[in-house]
Amino acid sequence: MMSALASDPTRTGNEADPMIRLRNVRKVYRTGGHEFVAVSDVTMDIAEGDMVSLVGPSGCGKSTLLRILAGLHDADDGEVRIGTSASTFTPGRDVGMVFQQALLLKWRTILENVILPAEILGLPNREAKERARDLLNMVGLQGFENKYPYELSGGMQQRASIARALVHDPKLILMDEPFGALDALTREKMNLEMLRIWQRSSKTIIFVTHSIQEAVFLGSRCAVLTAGPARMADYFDIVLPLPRTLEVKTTEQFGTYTKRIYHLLGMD
Ligand SMILES: Nc1ncnc2c1ncn2[C@@H]1O[C@H](COP(=O)(O)OP(=O)(O)OP(=O)(O)O)[C@@H](O)[C@H]1O
Repeated sequence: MMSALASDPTRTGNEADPMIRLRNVRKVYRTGGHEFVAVSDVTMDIAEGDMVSLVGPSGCGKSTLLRILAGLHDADDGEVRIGTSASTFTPGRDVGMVFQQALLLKWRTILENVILPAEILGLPNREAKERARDLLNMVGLQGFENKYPYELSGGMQQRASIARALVHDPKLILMDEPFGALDALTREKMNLEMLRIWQRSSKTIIFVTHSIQEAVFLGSRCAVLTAGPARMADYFDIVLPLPRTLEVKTTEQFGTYTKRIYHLLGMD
């Protein structure tokens, strides 16, 4: 059990060539003559196929870190390397994003929404549509291809946005509080779906959450960030059986992981 809880931010399973390598990453926002340290010192390696949960209080820099990984922000200091010698990485092509709101275009059908990233990248239309249909099947939305977003529930819209994030076959999926706007029951269902999608697609996924339970239930690794000042407090493997069912939440190991995070966040 001790080894399962061991903390090693540079453990990847492929130590020589992790998919993502962050070293002492720092980000400072400068507005109106003031400086604000949003991310002070983040060091971690992420292996291909990992599902990493980023958990921490509001304002600790989780979204900033995602934006750096998406290539939307530059870090002020430190090293950010994505891709391996065998597999290069282009942010515009290789990132899929899911946000708290599904952000579907209301005048496009679900299928037309899902193929949007492929359209923007100029990928062949017929293949994109085929892939979008397969993905809609995978997220349980077969039969809803020609519906409009308003005809779907919040959970169904979020599933469509997950299909959209996968349509151009990106190497990295970044999710910013993807289930934060859903009711508790739908959120539990989406957690189970997410694990299934992750296992089926074998994608590398990094997701932000405020929920300690969600971070432990979904993550293969978990990074805990704390605020004031923003810093990475811990990064560890979550060794729980796969496929996971809701029952795992009642196990002692699950409790050990959640307690560890509560402790790091000063909540025990
Ligand atoms: N563009 C910006 N300019 C100035 N300050 C910013 C900017 N974006 C974020 N910040 C500040 O940086 C800090 C980190 O923000 P960030 O959105 O990364 O946190 P977060 O952990 O994702 O928060 P939340 O969980 O509430 O979404 C916050 O204090 C925020 O006010």
